[in-house]
Amino acid sequence: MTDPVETLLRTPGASDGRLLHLQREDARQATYAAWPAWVDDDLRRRFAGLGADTLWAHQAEAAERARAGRHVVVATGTASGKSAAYLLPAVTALRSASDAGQRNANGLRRLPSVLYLAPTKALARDQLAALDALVGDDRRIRSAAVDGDNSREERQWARDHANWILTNPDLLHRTLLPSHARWARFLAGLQYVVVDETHHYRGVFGSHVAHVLRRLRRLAASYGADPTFVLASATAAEPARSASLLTGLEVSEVVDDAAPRGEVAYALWEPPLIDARGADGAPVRRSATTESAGLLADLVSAGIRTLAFVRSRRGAETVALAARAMLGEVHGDLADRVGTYRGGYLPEERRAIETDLREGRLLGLATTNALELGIDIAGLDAVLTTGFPGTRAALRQQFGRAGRRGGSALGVLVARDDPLDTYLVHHPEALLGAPVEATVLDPSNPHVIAGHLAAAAQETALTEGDLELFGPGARDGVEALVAAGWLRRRAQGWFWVRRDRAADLVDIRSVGGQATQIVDTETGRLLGTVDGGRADGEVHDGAVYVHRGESFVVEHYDPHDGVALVRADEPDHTTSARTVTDIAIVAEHEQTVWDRASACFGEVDVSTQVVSYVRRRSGSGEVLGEVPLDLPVRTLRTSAVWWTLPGDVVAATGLAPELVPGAAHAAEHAAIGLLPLLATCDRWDIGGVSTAMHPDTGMLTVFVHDALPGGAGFARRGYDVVHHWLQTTRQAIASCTCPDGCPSCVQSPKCGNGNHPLSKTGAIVLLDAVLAQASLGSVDAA
Ligand SMILES: Nc1ncnc2c1ncn2[C@@H]1O[C@H](COP(=O)(O)OP(=O)(O)OP(=O)(O)O)[C@@H](O)[C@H]1O
Repeated sequence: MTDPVETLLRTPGASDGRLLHLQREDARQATYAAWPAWVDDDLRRRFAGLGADTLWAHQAEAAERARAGRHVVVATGTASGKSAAYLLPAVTALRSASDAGQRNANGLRRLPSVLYLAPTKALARDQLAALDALVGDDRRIRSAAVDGDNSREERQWARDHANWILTNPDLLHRTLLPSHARWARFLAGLQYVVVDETHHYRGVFGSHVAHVLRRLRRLAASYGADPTFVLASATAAEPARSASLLTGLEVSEVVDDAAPRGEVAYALWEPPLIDARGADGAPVRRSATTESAGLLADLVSAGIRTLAFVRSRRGAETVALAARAMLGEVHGDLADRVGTYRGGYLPEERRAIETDLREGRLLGLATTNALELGIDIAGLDAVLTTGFPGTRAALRQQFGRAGRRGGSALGVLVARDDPLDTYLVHHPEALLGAPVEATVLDPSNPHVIAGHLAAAAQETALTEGDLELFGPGARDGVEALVAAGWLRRRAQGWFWVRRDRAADLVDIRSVGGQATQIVDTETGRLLGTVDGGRADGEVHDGAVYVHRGESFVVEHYDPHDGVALVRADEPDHTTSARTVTDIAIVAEHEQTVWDRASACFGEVDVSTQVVSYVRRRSGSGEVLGEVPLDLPVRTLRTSAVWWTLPGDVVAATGLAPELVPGAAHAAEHAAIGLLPLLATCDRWDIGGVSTAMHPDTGMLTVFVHDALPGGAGFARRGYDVVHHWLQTTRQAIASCTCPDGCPSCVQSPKCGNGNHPLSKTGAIVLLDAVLAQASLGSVDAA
């Protein structure tokens, strides 16, 4: 095999301007640590049998902390052996527990137990297989995956006998916690709670999971257990902070990755311009999938084991097919050594792919992001990422699959023809130089907390002491539930007084609205659901809908019944919906007056209507046409923060009137982009509307609103720090070196108007005008 970097440098693209940046990182030696004294010889031999003869320092450190009862999060690179951090102490605890376990205050025999949580069912099942491989037929470990696929007998066995349960937060929320009395034996012994892949618990979903974990802790405590939490996260900023927010506990972090890594180089690659023309005659680049296929063929023909990440299943198949065709022309025998991987494989199929890659029978694999969870592939020679995967942390994780001992490895980002990707490959410092993002969540969000307080009260009466556990916002939440007549206070605490199941009131994965069901017309199979608020834009008639990497076309969408009938298809185009949005102020709750400008917080009705969709040719992005749609107007009543500027103040800035709408729109986008820094939300949890003259205020107004019905606390946070927020927004726009606006400053990836109109310089002028008023004004909300 030749060196992957040398091979890349010999491709024509390396010298014709496609290779924009190449950055090398030195090899890293492993740092080993002694096995903890409490790990017995048999367990050590079992680890060695799976390839781990010696422990890496971060594994030993995290395992020691967990063993000592300290909550710990391990946030190290892909395949750095994070699972040893919990396997060592948890297996040891179960094996050394004697059958004469102590009894707790409730008279229940306390034999230790372990709860393992993964974000998906498939991953929990994989970890069950990994645990079985480690402990073999040792009957002291009685493990069970508990999920929606269990038979009645399996579930019964798990309740009666299992001491290691692998499940997901959804099942905990809906089943295990509400029927905790049946799981009393298991909960009473809870010694370790393992939360794997914690970087998935972010935004509103993360906030829900945070309360599910608090409910778990409360019930475990009621049975006399005080488990140690061991969390595993992909590399992320401030992992201890996120883990503490997630669990409500003080969590220590282990972040120094001691696993060995070979030398690795990162390349940023931009496909070349081609002869075709896009919308309005704009130049078009070769598609990222075609480019990745070419690179995959080049690398495989040099014997380099390469993984190509592609966003859709169809894209992955295109890359593999094209690479095979290219290889077939020159090295017929290599063509068969390129395969595809997608979600939905059986565990045995996944293991076979892992082995084929490891042993070199397979040299190239094109995959969707489905590979991110549940497949153990590392130590490859090269990774190609086709299109920026959304966060630097996700890119780092994909690149982390490349890295061999004793040789160099390569990670290449191939840009798609869109503004965000283009910006990033031209600004390596923004991508490779910047730290990875933190996993943001906000458990104090009052709209998330209420449903979990209700569920908790039904599980067992809520007490004053519990309010501290649920954290800021809990008291207000309980009071609101009492006022609504759902909870009643008695001597022992607050009780749930309704007849229905409180847990059913909360869908931890939904962002609100009745979910639309997506049904495959050919098989009648329910493929999944889309949140009500997003269905019009994603599954309208004619929409190309990608579900777990598979493409479908929507044949019929019924917005009233919430059903979309789809057919598996692989059209040569993509679709994107166009939306018209309007906003009306329902009530203004608070106002900060800054001389002639003002900032307000209140309730709004956001009306949106999906009016058409645009078809674009896959790859080239060429616009094929716009199709009108007849869909209802949707109204979301929610919280918003807004600021206003009177027309004469705007005119005095000298900004040309035709630029004002674009200036307000650009300021809105930038403000939305910056709020997650201040409000621990996700960009997708909020939305915005801006107008040069709003009928309710009579002035230029920029609104930023929560994307959840009833609000989610983000706009409120924005209002509380509005002055600081606007200053930061202004700085972010002004310090961006792009000439006319880019995704780093004023372009938004989720704009319903395709980022039209936008004026970057205008946005700075408007923000300066507001901030000037604020410096004149007497009251400052910041
Ligand atoms: N100390 C060690 N020495 C050698 N190999 C090890 C060691 N620890 C773990 N491994 C191997 O590394 C691989 C990855 O381990 P593991 O799945 O625990 O990593 P991870 O960090 O949880 O991975 P992911 O990033 O995919 O979540 C496994 O094949 C495992 O056997």
